[in-house]
Amino acid sequence: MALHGKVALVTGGAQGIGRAVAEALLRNESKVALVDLNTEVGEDCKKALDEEFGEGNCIFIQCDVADRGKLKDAFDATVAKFGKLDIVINNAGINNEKNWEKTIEVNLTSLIKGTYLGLDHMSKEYGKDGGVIINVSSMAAFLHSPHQPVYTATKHGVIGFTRAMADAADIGDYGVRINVLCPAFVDTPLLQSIEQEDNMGKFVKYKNSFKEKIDKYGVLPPSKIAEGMLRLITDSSLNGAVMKITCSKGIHFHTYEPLSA
Ligand SMILES: NC(=O)C1=CN([C@@H]2O[C@H](COP(=O)(O)OP(=O)(O)OC[C@H]3O[C@@H](n4cnc5c(N)ncnc54)[C@H](O)[C@@H]3O)[C@@H](O)[C@H]2O)C=CC1
Ligand SMILES: CCCCCC(=O)/C=C/C=C\C=C\C=C\[C@@H](O)[C@@H](O)CCCC(=O)O
Repeated sequence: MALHGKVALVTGGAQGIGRAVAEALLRNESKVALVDLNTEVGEDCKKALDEEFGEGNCIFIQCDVADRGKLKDAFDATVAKFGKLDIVINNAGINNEKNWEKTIEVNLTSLIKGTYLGLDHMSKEYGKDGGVIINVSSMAAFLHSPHQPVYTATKHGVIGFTRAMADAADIGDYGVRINVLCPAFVDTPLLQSIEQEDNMGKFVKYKNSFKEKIDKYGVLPPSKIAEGMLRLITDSSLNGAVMKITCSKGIHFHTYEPLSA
């Protein structure tokens, strides 16, 4: 898929990984809707992107992805503004072991809803022109963490859901590719949350061992995740792919052994 003139919706697009992806898409002449909870950060981000890439290429839509109605409205507003939808990046995520129900809602339930809304607007099933959906998981889905049991569970769920949906898209001839991206630690505001009891709950007492883990595996720049994301979007051979990005191995893919009968 060539990126010029394509329309992308990025949840959690106002900072961190989402913002880096939005920048990379704009640099390649796509139009981008930043869908984010945080109004102040979202408006600042849009202003900076307008200055860099010119006005009219990017919109900010304030939205809690956990609010089903508002998420649907955000998709509709993107199509109303840019005329179509080609790319959906379900990226918004939180790290909250204290309010773990919210973590499931944002990291998994809303990502499922975002995938279904993306299909409503892009699938050939509904007479649309096709597209690509990328769901953001984490290396936490491969190296389970004692510091983040529920976060880890959601990221496992994202991979299972995405792989199953990718098969459904293939069998159903949706014309939509669905892939998953699993970053290791990335230098974003989310990483600061491991110090906070409000986020980690009772697991905050293990923060030093969590920090040792981060020191051991290293921290990636958001631009590296954007590089992997663009590959997942543009390589039309990829459907159901599970991309991992780590400091030690860079951008690479997880492979699954076929099950024996
Ligand atoms: N930073 C890291 O080390 C890693 C992050 N990830 C995943 O990458 C994704 C992005 O994370 P980061 O950029 O690091 O986080 P971040 O906290 O820097 O940015 C997340 C963005 O999502 C927005 N957001 C949070 N809850 C929302 C909601 N309910 N509705 C709409 N927007 C919401 C925030 O306002 C923020 O702008 C998440 O899914 C995270 O789990 C995966 C692996 C490592
Ligand atoms: C507070 C939020 C922090 C969230 C961090 C996150 O989502 C999880 C990251 C978890 C682990 C990263 C591990 C990286 C390991 C690699 O460097 C490597 O050793 C493993 C390589 C595995 C492979 O072959 O792909």
